[in-house]
Amino acid sequence: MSIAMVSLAQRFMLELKAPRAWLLLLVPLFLLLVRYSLSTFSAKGGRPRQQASDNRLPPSPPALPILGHLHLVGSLPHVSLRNLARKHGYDDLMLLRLGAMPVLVVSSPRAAEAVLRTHDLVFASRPPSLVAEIVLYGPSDIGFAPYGEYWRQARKLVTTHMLTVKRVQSLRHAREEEVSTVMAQIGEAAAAGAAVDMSDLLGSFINDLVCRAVMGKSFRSQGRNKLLRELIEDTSPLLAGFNVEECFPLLARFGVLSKVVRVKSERLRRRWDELLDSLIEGHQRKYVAVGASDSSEDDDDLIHVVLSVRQEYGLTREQMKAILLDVFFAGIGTASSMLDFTMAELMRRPHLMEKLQAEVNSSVPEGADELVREADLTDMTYLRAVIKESLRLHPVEPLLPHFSIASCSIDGHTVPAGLQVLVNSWAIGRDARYWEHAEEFIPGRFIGDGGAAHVNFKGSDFQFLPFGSGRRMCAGVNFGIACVELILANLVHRFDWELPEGKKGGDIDMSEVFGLVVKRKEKLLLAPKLRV
Ligand code: HEM
Repeated sequence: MSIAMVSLAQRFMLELKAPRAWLLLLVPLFLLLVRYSLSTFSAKGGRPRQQASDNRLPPSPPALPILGHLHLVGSLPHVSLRNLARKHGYDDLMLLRLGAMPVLVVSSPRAAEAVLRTHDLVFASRPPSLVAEIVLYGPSDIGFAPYGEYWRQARKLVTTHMLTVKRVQSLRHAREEEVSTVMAQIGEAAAAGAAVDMSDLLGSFINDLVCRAVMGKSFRSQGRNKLLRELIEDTSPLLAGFNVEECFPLLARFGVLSKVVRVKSERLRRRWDELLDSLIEGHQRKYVAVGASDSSEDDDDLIHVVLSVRQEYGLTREQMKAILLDVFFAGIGTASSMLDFTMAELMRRPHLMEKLQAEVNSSVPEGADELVREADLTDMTYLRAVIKESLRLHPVEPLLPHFSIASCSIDGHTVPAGLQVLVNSWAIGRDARYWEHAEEFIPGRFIGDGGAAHVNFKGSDFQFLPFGSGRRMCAGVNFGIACVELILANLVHRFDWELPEGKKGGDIDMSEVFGLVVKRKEKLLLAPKLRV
């Protein structure tokens, strides 16, 4: 889950296209100009005056008045921030100012270790977000909540009750059943000689799987799974961006542009309320009727889990809703985008696809039914290497959002309290000082004699942070990986995949779109051919 603060630049420019917005902005902008010209900047180079008196702040590139470095943040912030850091030689730490908001960008494994391990507690909070405040009830979820007692309890609830290794394993049958449904759909397309929109198919597979884990077997009734997907698609762009008022607090006082964001967020929250309240009430009725201790394995979905510990944790209805929302937001977009990148990379390199198919085929017992079961995955080391390599080149949350709650010193630089921090895990995964042929897709590096055979994504190897590290590390790694491994093994075992007529692997466009989760821009259309 990511708070993509830097997509602000784009949104800000879009909002400014409305003529009324320009008029409304004139007065506060003038005030800002006066304020910043007089107080914040020295005449030369646009460095904050604070830096002149305290030259131990991390280094900054030259900035513009008012906008600061906002104009340097492009449509793919992880890429533009990496390029900016490289250009100025600020490979470890770089201090930017987006409007009035200072942001520390962390671009190397060494600096990431200082932030996420050495000073883990200092950076364990999240930046404030108006949208999260409204849509996530406070925020009372885990991903956006500020560091403190509430977050600690909520995280404990999720890690010790909802997403434990045991519970993820207990959802194995649900995963296998959902995979079987998808395989049947693809089989029909194969029989009809039709192409499949893989991006859409993988998206709805993960959506249904997460819905089933959260709501139980009835997740398809009344089209709830579809409604949920729609709601996530409508909410993600808002949650992904920083709001103008966070970059320009002075503007917020005039209440100009933030009102639009507030109204949109409140509308979305009402839609979420309707769905989540009906889900919780339905489960509550069943819970009371059956009795808490008598619930069968089928009832053992995550809403039941939250209800069963509600009193122990003293949760309000809103807090329960926020925690459930986290599972939807954190689980759905991430895993499906990751799968889409992986299939695209494999289609670009048929020899790697063949290697993976050979491993999967040799690991599935002869005479077994056509599905790969979770028990068959144990020895699939190449499958795991493919997934890791995909996450290295395409971390779907490329900027890890943190917030300093105290000041500290890193490499002789003073990092003040109250600073937004972005750890650029995309830049780190492609750092040529740590990765041989850093820009190439080479899964073999993660196995055998490969240079990264010892590297894993548990948060202790700072050159590879697809799930983050430290206190705020992803709480759903086991869940996410279990879904991704099973579907990928089945996709390549059961089918050969072809590109639409006339297209070659090299034609697949790997361009990205930035958001709460980074996705490939183009849909992946593939024609399945039945193998077994
Ligand atoms: C392949 C799939 C996934 C990827 C790549 C991924 C990645 C991430 C990343 C990078 C973070 C931020 C870490 C940081 O700030 O240092 C995160 C946070 C989080 N993830 Fe995941 N995630 C995935 C799947 C899931 C799933 C399936 C769930 C739950 C069902 C989940 C739940 C969470 C939660 C609750 C947080 C917030 C943790 C906190 O702030 O304390 N994630 N994830």
